[in-house]
Amino acid sequence: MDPILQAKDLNLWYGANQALHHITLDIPAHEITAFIGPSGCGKSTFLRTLNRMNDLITGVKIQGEVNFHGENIYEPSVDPTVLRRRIGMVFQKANPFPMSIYDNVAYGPRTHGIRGRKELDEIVERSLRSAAIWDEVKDRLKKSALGLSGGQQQRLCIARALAVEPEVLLMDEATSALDPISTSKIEDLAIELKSKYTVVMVTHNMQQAARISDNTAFFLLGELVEMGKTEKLFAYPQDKRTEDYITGRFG
Ligand SMILES: Nc1ncnc2c1ncn2[C@@H]1O[C@H](COP(=O)(O)OP(=O)(O)OP(=O)(O)O)[C@@H](O)[C@H]1O
Repeated sequence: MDPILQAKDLNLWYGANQALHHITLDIPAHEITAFIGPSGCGKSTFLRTLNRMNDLITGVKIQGEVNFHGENIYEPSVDPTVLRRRIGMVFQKANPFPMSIYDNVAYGPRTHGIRGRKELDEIVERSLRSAAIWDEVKDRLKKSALGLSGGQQQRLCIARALAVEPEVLLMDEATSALDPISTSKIEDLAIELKSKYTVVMVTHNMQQAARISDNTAFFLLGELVEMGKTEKLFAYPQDKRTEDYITGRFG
């Protein structure tokens, strides 16, 4: 299958500091790809290049290409708002808007012009079901999202991302602030979502990458050291630095 996203010789600078060096990798569609590596190695920075979230940071310079369905997302003709609708993102800290559960999920569709009550009701229910939180919130849709637990808030944020029907979901350490039960719910959810979406996740947790991802990429000092099928990368790392990292010898 053709990759849905392809980075080609991607370099990124924050001011004078180069944070990404010559990253070339393919993200297969309908699979989970995990980025691992020690703190500060550029995982989140690279994840953000995939839907141009770094555009929002001043002083960032990017060279190279990221192709989405074969087209470079850094071409001037690409509207980053439209791109981010197709490539959604969930952050480390759940960030529900200070409004009702319903309005959180309806927010994106409303900004895209959907106003009909029935249509919005359907989108809200479908998104909350897809994010495996419908049963927990269906009787309190009009209540504030801020009253939910951390794990519920994170699933609500996933529902909000899914409401605009993206093709790719980027997850930046989406479970690192959660307890083991909420983490396991989101891991199960990521596995379910890959039938419809492509999931790319940054994780500090190697066990998590090994448990749920199909592909793993190991980053070090802003470089991609190695990427491969997760089982293979963990069992037979090709690079000594990958082996040292996954066996806990550094990092
Ligand atoms: N907004 C920013 N401005 C300047 N430098 C930044 C910015 N964000 C990240 N960096 C730098 O870029 C490098 C890569 O950071 P990044 O957050 O991408 O790494 P990471 O692997 O995701 O780390 P962590 O696992 O700790 O989140 C680091 O040296 C970091 O200090």
